[in-house]
Amino acid sequence: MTAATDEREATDVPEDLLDADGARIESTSNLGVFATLRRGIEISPEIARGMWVTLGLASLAAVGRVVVPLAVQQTIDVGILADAGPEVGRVALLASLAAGALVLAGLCAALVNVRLFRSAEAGLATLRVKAFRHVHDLSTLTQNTERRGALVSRVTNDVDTVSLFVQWGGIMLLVSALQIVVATGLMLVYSPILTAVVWVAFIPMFLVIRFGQKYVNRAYTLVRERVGAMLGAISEAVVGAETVRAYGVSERTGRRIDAAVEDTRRSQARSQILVAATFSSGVLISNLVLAIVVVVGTLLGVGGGLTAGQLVAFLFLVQLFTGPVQMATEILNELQNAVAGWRRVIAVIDTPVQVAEKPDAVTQERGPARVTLRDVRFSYPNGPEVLHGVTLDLPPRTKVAVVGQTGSGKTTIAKLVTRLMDPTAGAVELDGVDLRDLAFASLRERVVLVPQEGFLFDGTVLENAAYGLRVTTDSATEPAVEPVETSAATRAAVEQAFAELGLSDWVADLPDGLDTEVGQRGESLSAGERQLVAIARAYLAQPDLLVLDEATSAVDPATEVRIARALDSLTAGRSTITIAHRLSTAEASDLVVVVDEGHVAEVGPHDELAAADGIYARMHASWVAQTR
Ligand SMILES: Nc1ncnc2c1ncn2[C@@H]1O[C@H](COP(=O)(O)OP(=O)(O)OP(=O)(O)O)[C@@H](O)[C@H]1O
Repeated sequence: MTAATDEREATDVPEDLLDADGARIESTSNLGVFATLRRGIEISPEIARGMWVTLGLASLAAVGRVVVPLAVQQTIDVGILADAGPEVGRVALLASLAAGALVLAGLCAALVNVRLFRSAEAGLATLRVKAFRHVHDLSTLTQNTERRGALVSRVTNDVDTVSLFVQWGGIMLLVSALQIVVATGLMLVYSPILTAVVWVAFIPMFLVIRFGQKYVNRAYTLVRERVGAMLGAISEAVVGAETVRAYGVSERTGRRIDAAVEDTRRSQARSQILVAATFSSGVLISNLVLAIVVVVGTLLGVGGGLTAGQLVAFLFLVQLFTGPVQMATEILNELQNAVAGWRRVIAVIDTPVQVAEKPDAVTQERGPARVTLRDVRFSYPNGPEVLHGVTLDLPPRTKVAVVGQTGSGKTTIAKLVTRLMDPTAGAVELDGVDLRDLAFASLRERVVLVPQEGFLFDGTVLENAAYGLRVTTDSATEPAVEPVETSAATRAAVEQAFAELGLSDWVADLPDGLDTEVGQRGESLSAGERQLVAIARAYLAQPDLLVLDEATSAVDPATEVRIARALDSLTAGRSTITIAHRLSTAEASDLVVVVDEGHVAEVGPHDELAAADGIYARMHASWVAQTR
């Protein structure tokens, strides 16, 4: 695989190359709101666990709050304005009752919060884990249909948008509705006319909030975009700092960042002004409603329809009404956000795993590996066929070099042999067993792919090499990422591996030997050194079949010699398929396979093919002319 191919894979695949049959990760699921909530709870059942108890407690809290106006009314009408004069005992009793109800409501509300946080966090953790696991289970082909950054954001940011709603929004929506119903019921008992006045007066408030929130929402979307653009500009400038300096464009880059920061500030300020305006309008209207209630209520009272206690209780009830109306509209907003986030995560989790393990998959004994391709055809999703019936029989313990023009299909063959994807037609077999029938554990134990640029994790040389001593996983595409405890035995095994690969002197020259930190993605090592670590990792895995994508990056002559020596030890006595970018590799192999435009054009030992009058002979002759 060339760097160009690598680049394309690391970013994205053009839209028109993607199919609709599940090989791609959809940007969002097309479930409706209720279906999304149901599927969300199905994926993370913890969210709904104990929900009825929580709901009961939340209802108690709501009812507790409604007891206060009731007690106030009784205190005034029956206690203070009693026919026989104020009754202190009754007032005290009613006041204690109200206080008790408030304490109970407070306790219930606290309990509700704790329960909601617990179940929400448990549910969201499950959602994250399931989404991450599923991303690993998807074939690399499916993964590549989404930008890596965006995929990470799906399991982090998008899960966060769900969290606020799950933590309190959902239950609060129910409780707010309940509070509105109970308050309305009580108001109706006191005065149907005044209740109608309250409802009518609240309509403008509801409309203002809805209207305002539409703008607030838009403003927030803009803020999110601007923040994203700002972070993008900053991270690009940090990652590309060397290029920025080398080309003397610091000032231009600085101006771009300043502009992005200013845009963000402006959008944030605008959104806050809108929030304040909406909120203040809500408060203003609710105060106006209170004033209207006082006026209309007094008039009604004068007419003999309402007692003083009932009027005061009514004012309390109006306030119990305002909060939920304001909150409910906000929660509805959050619900929209949450559903959007949930849909994006669900789309990841519900993407079918194309390279899956069969329930009756077989396990193979270790041993010399024979690879057979039977009339293998392959097309990338929605793309043209790139392998047109490849048939090959690669004997065990043979060093095979696959050569061919760029884009001829060499990497595609390597991905099929390691089952990173399955053929569109035909079969790939390992010792006579179709790879699709083989258990992943067995496959990953027997076959190891060494890519051009082996990925190094942020850690020491020791830890990175020890990934080779993997714990076998049961996942299709999961690389050997389970780190093995770096115990004394591990250290000894890694030391021995480096020694057997002839690399002890190299390790000894590292600043901290095996404990040298490699930096993020191995940045503290040179490209050649990273290859050495990747070779040691593959050596520790001791596979029966090695599939090597030869590195094309130029390294210094001393490292080149080291790599060649280490590769000799790594490949000795095992079946090896190398995607050879250098013809010197083909010269040193037992068998050369020439791939030409998706066909196997020639197969044979180097000497034979070089002497014949074919593609390989021409490639070889021009290489010799250029290099010798
Ligand atoms: N992920 C992909 N999606 C769509 N088409 C692809 C993808 N990867 C490769 N192809 C196409 O498949 C064909 C074979 O590609 P492949 O990477 O196997 O070639 P290669 O011989 O390994 O080339 P190179 O030596 O440049 O790595 C090319 O036409 C390429 O454009």
